[in-house]
Amino acid sequence: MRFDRLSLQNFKCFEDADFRLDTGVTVVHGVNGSGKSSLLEACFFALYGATAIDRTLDEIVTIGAEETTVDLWFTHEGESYHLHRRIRATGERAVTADCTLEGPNSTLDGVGDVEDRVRSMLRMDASAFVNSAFVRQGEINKLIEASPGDRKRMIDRLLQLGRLETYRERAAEARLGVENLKERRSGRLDSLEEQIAEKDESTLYERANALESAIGDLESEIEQLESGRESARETLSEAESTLETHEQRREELATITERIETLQERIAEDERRRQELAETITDRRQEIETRTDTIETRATELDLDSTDPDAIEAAIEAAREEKERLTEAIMDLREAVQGAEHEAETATERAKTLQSRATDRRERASELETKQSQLEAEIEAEREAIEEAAAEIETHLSAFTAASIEYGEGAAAIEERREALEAARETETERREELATVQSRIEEAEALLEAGKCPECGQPVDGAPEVESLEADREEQERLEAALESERERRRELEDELDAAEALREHEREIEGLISTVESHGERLAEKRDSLAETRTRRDELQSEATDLEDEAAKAEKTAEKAQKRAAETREKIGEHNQERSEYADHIEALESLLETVEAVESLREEIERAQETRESIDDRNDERRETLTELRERKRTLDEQIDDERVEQARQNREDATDYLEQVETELAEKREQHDEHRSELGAVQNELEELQALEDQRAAVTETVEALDSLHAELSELESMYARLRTDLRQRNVSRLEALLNETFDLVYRNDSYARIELDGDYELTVYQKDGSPLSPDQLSGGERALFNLSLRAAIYRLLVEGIDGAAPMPPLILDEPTVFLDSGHVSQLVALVESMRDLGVEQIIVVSHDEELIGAADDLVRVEKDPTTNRSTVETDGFVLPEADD
Ligand SMILES: Nc1ncnc2c1ncn2[C@@H]1O[C@H](COP(=O)(O)OP(=O)(O)OP(=O)(O)O)[C@@H](O)[C@H]1O
Ligand SMILES: [Zn+2]
Repeated sequence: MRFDRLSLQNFKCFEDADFRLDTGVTVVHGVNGSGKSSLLEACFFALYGATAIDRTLDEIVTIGAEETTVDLWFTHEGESYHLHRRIRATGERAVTADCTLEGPNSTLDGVGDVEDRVRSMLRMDASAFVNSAFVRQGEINKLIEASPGDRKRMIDRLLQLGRLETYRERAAEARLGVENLKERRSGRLDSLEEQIAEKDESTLYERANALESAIGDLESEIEQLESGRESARETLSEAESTLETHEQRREELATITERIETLQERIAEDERRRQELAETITDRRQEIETRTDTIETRATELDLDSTDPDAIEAAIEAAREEKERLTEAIMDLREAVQGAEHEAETATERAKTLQSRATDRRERASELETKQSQLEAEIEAEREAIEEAAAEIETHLSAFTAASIEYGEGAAAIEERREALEAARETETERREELATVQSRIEEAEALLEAGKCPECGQPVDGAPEVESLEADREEQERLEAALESERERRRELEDELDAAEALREHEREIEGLISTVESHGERLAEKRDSLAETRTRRDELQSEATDLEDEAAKAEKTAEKAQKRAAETREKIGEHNQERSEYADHIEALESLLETVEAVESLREEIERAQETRESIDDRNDERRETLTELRERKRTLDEQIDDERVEQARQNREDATDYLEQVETELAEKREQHDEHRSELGAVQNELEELQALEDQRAAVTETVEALDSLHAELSELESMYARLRTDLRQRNVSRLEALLNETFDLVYRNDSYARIELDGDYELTVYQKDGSPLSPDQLSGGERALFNLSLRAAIYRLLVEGIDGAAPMPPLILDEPTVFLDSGHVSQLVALVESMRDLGVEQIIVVSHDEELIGAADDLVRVEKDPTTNRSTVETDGFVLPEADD
């Protein structure tokens, strides 16, 4: 058997992978976590399903994907097969949507059928495959490290020996089951015997017979009662129908009698009515005569040619028209009166309004006159104030007439005189200082003279010059004193003049104030004059307006008077018309009353006619009634004859008897029936018991037979059980010898030149390694690498034994090793390579190894490279026909 091709969609880390596998050694390589083991799992999953690889369906679906498909094509015994599985993961849990196995002859569908077929083709179930052909990662030492007991179980199972034990156990179980069953059946047999003895067969038959005859008697009694009841029912119904007919005839007779009476009454009544009508006719005729006289008298009064109703109506119509015409005329006139009255009212109103407006104007004009005289007085006052101010101005101006200063020059004169006064005062001071200087010089000279010294040089005087200078100074002193006096005079004059100028200036100011007073009075005067003129004009206007309004008011009053007069005239006319109209109304009334009388006569005539007609119809009706009466009397006589009281009495008696009988028979029947039912159910119970007895007897026969069969089965099973036990011991012994030989063969191949001599495998699969010197060694005393190789050897041996052990063509499943080199150094890897080679030589068609060991890669026929994209975390597969050394890894 070999795998040809594997195709994956969304299987674990593979999004999409599809590659071929060939015979020979294929090494799958790639970095850790790239998905190598997953590829092997995929093959295995395709064959045996998820539980075989200890996974759930959810775990194998790529995270986030909705569907996974796995397709494995393989060749087995020269035929091609295609295994297809599809997993859907859209629901809560992933489920297998498709599982098919396409073979050369047929296609299987469904997980159960497909997996059964795979098991029978490979002659291995999933665990057998895992323990021999498929060495899972990390499980390389599983077999060797197991306890002898576990190992025994594993290998036994592999070699199908476990099955023999299972069979033996089953046989033993079956034997025990049979023993159990036999015991229970025997117990049952005893209880059946007891039950049969309990039921007394002969009594049961007696009771059944007695009941059956009693039931027969009751049934015939019931039958008799029922026929008696039937004839009673007939008698009853006959009697009832006789009585019914009798009753009907009685009713008819009563109805007819009543009708005859009614008819007689009606005829009498109508006769009375006919008589009354004849009297009415006579009365009406008399009345007509009286009224006809009245009509003729009235017609003459009203001056009518004819008393025909149409003629009277025509006269009424003509009078009404005339009256209508007058009514309309009155209405028109009333309107005219209203119009005139309205006009008068309006005109009066208008006259009043106009008059009041005129009065208003006049009042306002007189107010203005008062205002006018007030203004005139004010104007006078202003003028007087102006004249007063002018007189004052004149007085102040007279101060200037004598003075040297003109009006208006006061201020300038004051300035000029102040300057002159200043100058005069300065000159006076100068003169006074000059005088003082001269006077002191004189005093000095006089002193010197007195001392005899020259006043000029201070030398003692003996000449004249000194006297001469003193003389001159004395003259000078006199002149200066005179000059000072005139200066003083002049200053005083100037001071007086300044005072005069200031006084004039005061007058000027007064005058200026007065002028402004005059000006303001002048303005006010002008204003008042304007206002006066305005007032005058306005007063004149108002007066003329008043006059106009008064004229108009007078005109309106005249209009009102005229309208009132018109209204009075019209009212008079209305009075005349009313008079005329009431005359017409009286005339109409008289005519109408006449018409009424004429019409009354007419209706009286009609009444007479109707009364005559009614009399005739009453005659007819009574004739008919009399006929009916005769018929009814005839029918009454017949009925009287038909009624037979004796027969009726007989029928009543019969009815009573039958009813009594029926009541009694029902009770009796019910009793009998109850009795009958009781007997029947009792009989049923007895019959049931008889049936049960029969069933018990049948059962006793059957159980006796089963107990006998169980005895013989028990013997057979005991034999079978011991046979399976014998068989297993024999087979195991044979297998152990063969396995030991194969193991030594393989081990030799691997450890040919080493220190180990051989391996011993005893009946309990206890393994012992013998060294060259003959000393024994337990396998767990070996190194890790040795142990791995040793284990691989054991696997290879088991694989070979398995293949041999299966008769006919060996299926030789691919040998699959996942990371077998983990515990091996390079030297031991060569031995592994040798082991692999030898397996191939032995005829293993396909060997798939997951490894990154270079030596193994070098020994491969084909390489499968697995790579994982680190960004998407998705793996891809590449195959290569050539064997190339790995660059690095
Ligand atoms: N359902 C899944 N969907 C996506 N990725 C998954 C799923 N299940 C497992 N994986 C990933 O698949 C990867 C492959 O694991 P696998 O054991 O096949 O790698 P390996 O190549 O055998 O590695 P090693 O050399 O370490 O044995 C893991 O990295 C894991 O994260
Ligand atoms: Zn791995």
